[in-house]
This record gives sequence, C-alpha cells and structure tokens, in this order.
Amino acid sequence: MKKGSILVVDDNKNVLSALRILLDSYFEHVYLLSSPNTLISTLREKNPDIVLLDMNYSAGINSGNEGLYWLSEVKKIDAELPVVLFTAYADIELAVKALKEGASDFVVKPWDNTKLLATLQAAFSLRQSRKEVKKLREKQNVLNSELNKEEDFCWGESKIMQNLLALIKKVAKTDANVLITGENGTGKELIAKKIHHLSLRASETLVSVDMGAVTESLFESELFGHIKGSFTDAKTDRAGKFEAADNGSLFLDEIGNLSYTLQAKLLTALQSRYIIRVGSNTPIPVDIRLICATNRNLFKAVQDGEFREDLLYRIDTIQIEVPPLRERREDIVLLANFFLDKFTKKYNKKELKLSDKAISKLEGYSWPGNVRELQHAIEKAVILSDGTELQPTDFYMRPMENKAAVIEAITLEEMEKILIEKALNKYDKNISAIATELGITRPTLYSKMKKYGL
Ligand SMILES: Nc1ncnc2c1ncn2[C@@H]1O[C@H](COP(=O)(O)OP(=O)(O)OP(=O)(O)O)[C@@H](O)[C@H]1O
Repeated sequence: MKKGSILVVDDNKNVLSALRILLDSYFEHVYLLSSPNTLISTLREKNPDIVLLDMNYSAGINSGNEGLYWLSEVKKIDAELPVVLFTAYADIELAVKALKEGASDFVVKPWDNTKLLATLQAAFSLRQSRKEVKKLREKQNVLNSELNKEEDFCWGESKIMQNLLALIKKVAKTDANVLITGENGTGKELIAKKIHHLSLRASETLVSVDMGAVTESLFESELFGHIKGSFTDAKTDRAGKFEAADNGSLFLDEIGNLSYTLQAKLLTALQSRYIIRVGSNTPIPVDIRLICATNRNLFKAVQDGEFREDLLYRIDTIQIEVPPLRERREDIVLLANFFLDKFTKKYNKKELKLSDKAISKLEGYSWPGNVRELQHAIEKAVILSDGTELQPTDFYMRPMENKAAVIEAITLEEMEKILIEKALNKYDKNISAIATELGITRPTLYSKMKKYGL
C-alpha cells in the first residue's frame, strides 16, 4: 500500500524522471523540484513526510555546501522532518558533516534502487515515530496539566498551617524525600499534590499509588512494570508507576501498610535509582522525587519490628506532620464556609448560609475524621436542607458509640473545656453548682473559664 509523501529536489531532469517512476509505486504523493529555490514554499504548501535533497546544484560547484545550506533551511522550518541527502560526489567527511547537521541519511549516486527505497522507508518510519512521539507528548502535557491542577484547596489561617505552608514552600523546591504524617482525612494527599505543584517538577507527572491497595502478588508489576509474557495476564509490555513518574514525583500513600517483604523490594529500587521490569533483566534508570504519606507512627512500627528502619530513614528526609482539625480550630469555620461555597454551587443552593448556632456546633465538635468528615457533614447538610440557613440540627455528628475514638482524639485541655461548657449549660451558669459538679474550687473554675475564654 502506498503511504506518505516525499519531496525530491534535484537539478538533473533525468534523475527526477527516474525517481518519479520508482517512487510513484511506494509513496502516495511524490513532489519533484528541479531547483531548491522554491523548496521552502513547497514544504509549507505540501508538508511532505520526507525530503530527498541533492547536495550540488550550480554547475561546476561540487562542494556539497549548497546541500548543507538547504538542509539547514529545512531544519529551520521543521527540525523533525527527515532529510535524506543525495550526492554523486560522496565522501565520508561530507556524509558525517551532513548527519551531524541533522540529515537522517545519505545516498550515493548512481544509486541502487533497493538500497534507496530501504533508506527512504526507514526515513518514513522515523517520521511516523516522531509524529507519534509529538502527539503523545502533547497529549501528556494536556493530561499533566489536568492531573496537576491544584485541587480545591483551602489552606487555613491557623498559625500551625501557616508554618506548615512556609515549610512546604522551602522543601518543595528541593528534591528531598518527604514523609507526610497525620490522621486520616487531615489532607495529606492534598499536601503531597501541593508539594509537587510547588516543585521544579511541576510540569511533569505526579503518580500516586495507594500502597494499602497493592496486593503482594502484583506489587512488582504495579511499581516496576512487566514485559509481555512474564506472567499469564501480561499480554503486553507495561511500564510501572516508577517509570510513569520518571522526571516527576511518585506519591506512595499509606506506606505504613506495606508488608515487610515488599518494603525490602521498594528500598532496593529507591537506593539503586533504577528498576527492573518483571520478566526482564535490563535495569531502567528512574529519576523520581518521592513523597510518602502514612497515618501510622512509623518510628513505633520500627520498634515493633513491623517497618524497616533503613526504609524509614530513606523516605523521611523531611517529615511533615499535618495537625488534626481539632488542633487548628480557627480553621473550622473557614473550611466549613469553603465547603459550603463548593456544595451550594454544586447543588444549586447558593443562598444557603451557616447560622451562628450551627457554627458553634461545628467549632465545638472534635472532628475525629478531620477535614474529610467536615466536608461530608457540610455536603450532607446542603443536600438535605430546605431552608436558607443551616441549623445545628442539620449536622449529624458521630454518635456516642464513637465517644472512645473522640476522647482518644482530643487533648486533656480540650476535654476540660468541653466539660466546663457542658456544666455551664446544665447549671445555667451557677458557678457554685458547677464547681461542685466538677470537683474543683470556685477560684479554680474562674481561672479555667478565663483561660478558655468562656
Ligand atoms: N485543606 C483542605 N482544603 C480542602 N479540602 C481538604 C483539605 N484537607 C482535606 N480536604 C479534603 O478532605 C478529604 C481528605 O483529604 P486527603 O485525602 O488529602 O486526606 P488524607 O490525610 O490523605 O486522608 P487518608 O489518610 O484517609 O488517605 C479530601 O476529599 C480532600 O479534598
């Protein structure tokens, strides 16, 4: 089947006629020029896949310089267009020079048809691959910008979050491995994205892997890839997450859930900075910035013999501890309004606001599920509300059976504040009754009320 188009430039009419006969059977379009003067305009007009360019035009000048000049002009228009040079005065030096300047190959006159065709076919394949690579690169850029889009993010104004932001800005620009720790739902994954976004790798991909979801048997294939036929389901060659993240960042979420055996395999790849696909023995170098997250205390896991110390030291060059929501109460209203804005838009209830009492309820709760729980609470309230103001009753907090979890999650001071608040409501601010109920003196109660701003 005839495929592609070729532009031949040669000042010898007999050469052009012979090539027309030969090439017509192989190429869909064959364009002939007897002088390079209209080469550039023809390129723009016909957009051929290959150029076969004679090196000598002016009678008596056989230095090949004209060919080199026109080669450079073609490259200015399209650096990826394969140019095969054609000369009757071949010498190795000129061939090397032309190749160095971007020619894809060199054919000597008088030519051998089979060899010429093979050279042109190879140049055409090169053109196809370059087009494919260009298309894939463009596609990847679009996908990267989609993937790397800064998520809806509300950073928070609390001092603790502002300090964290300052730390992240500093760390992001380096290639240091980062370990993000914190309870479930505190925003660890969003922070990993933020680090990538602020890093020098921002235009490349951030590849995320949930280590808790990767099974033992598929670990290597998922992370390091495989080659066709290496196991029953390996129908094609496939790159793993490490390769996909090459030049970008790799985010390993829930790293604390990785089994001891797999930790060793991960460590080997991180230390050697190359991976080997399953079924292959060729090492492939990878350049990744590693970001890990966990809600486990990995130092304790090391003590308990559940996590490798050497892996921990490799992944936690910088540790970022994301505080639970109850330790940044100033951010609760900010986040609540941020989610309210998001969900009222989504569910087309733009008039809906938070009542003062609802705000107090949100602020008073300890949010064991952190920002995720707050987000869900607001979404649910927005969906179910029929009014224009969200009331405390629109928020369903975790029931009492979760009290243990809540209590475990709050500090002694917070617990004390909650107990005093409860007693204040119960005894309608009767200080003596409250002091008796709490088993403390009135002056102590006063000083604590002052401390907690009650
Ligand atoms: N600062 C924030 N601004 C906006 N949304 C947030 C913020 N923090 C967390 N969220 C939202 O809360 C949810 C949980 O966040 P994320 O998945 O980043 O937390 P995580 O700490 O990685 O949780 P887990 O440990 O359970 O995987 C997500 O839907 C996220 O969009």
